[in-house]
Amino acid sequence: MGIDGDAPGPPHRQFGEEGGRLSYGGYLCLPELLAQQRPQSNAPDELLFITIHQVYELWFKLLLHELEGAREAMFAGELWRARHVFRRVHAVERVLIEQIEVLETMTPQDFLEFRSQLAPASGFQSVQFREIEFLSGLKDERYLGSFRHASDTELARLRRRLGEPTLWDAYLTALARRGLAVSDEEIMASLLAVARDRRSYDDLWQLAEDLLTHDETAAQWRMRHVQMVERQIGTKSGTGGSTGAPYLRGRTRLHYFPLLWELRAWL
Ligand code: HEM
Ligand SMILES: N[C@@H](CC(=O)c1ccccc1NC=O)C(=O)O
Repeated sequence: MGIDGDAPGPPHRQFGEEGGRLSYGGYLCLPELLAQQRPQSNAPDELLFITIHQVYELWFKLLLHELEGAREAMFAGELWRARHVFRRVHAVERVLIEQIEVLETMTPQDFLEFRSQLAPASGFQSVQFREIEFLSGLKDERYLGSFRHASDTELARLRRRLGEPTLWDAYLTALARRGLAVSDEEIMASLLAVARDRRSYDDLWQLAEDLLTHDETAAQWRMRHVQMVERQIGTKSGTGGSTGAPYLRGRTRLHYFPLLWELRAWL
């Protein structure tokens, strides 16, 4: 009898006999993955700190992949495919926000047990985080300066992102494909036309809403991050050399797609 005993229903097809090469841990490279947590101290909470950041970077990797897919779909005029991808992007982004709560179970006293070991490292140096910003339209070359310690390949990736089209460029292409004008002078009129004629442009409207949700969720993460920072280090400056919370508060006002926010005032 199989492990599922006498479960009702049709007999199960037995897997596991075919290729015989893959195992769970082998497929997922678990020996390698689980060997990558190397605390710098004996502080009990450092494993949590490392794990959270590694999980973030894995999700960032997936987000970059999905956002590239959404951009490609918009360029190809396949709006349904871009919208499908954005549903996944939003779901992952909500997980990124929720995850902060797990790190907030750490007390500031426990964080201080290993915080001094971390400097000058900080989230400033997350290449993938900055790639997501660049791809989303927030291109700020000044950040290349914070990657002095990055490898040549990482720097090349960031430079490539600075030169690449953004999600907004792709959306403008989707508008143009439908005969809408996208020059700086005419773009607001086109966005208004989309908003006011849902019968003709509902797919473009919904896609703009998806972009806006991506923007809004990123802003929510920045807000949650700075709340966590204030809870952990108060008014102390950051290990990365910034003023800490004041610097991060300033970044909560940023928008990936300012015109979509401005549109609201014209409706
Ligand atoms: C105890 C928890 C945390 C504290 C106290 C903290 C603190 C800070 C501070 C002070 C900065 C400003 C740069 C500096 O001068 O150091 C910063 C930036 C940043 N942190 Fe954190 N952080 C925490 C957790 C996280 C987590 C879990 C992530 C997830 C990846 C993260 C990602 C980032 C990113 C991406 C930046 C750059 C933000 C920007 O430039 O807009 N941080 N963090
Ligand atoms: N910047 C934080 C330290 C920190 O959170 C951190 C340190 C190393 C690698 C990633 C980090 N996460 C976010 O900044 C601090 O000033 O306490």
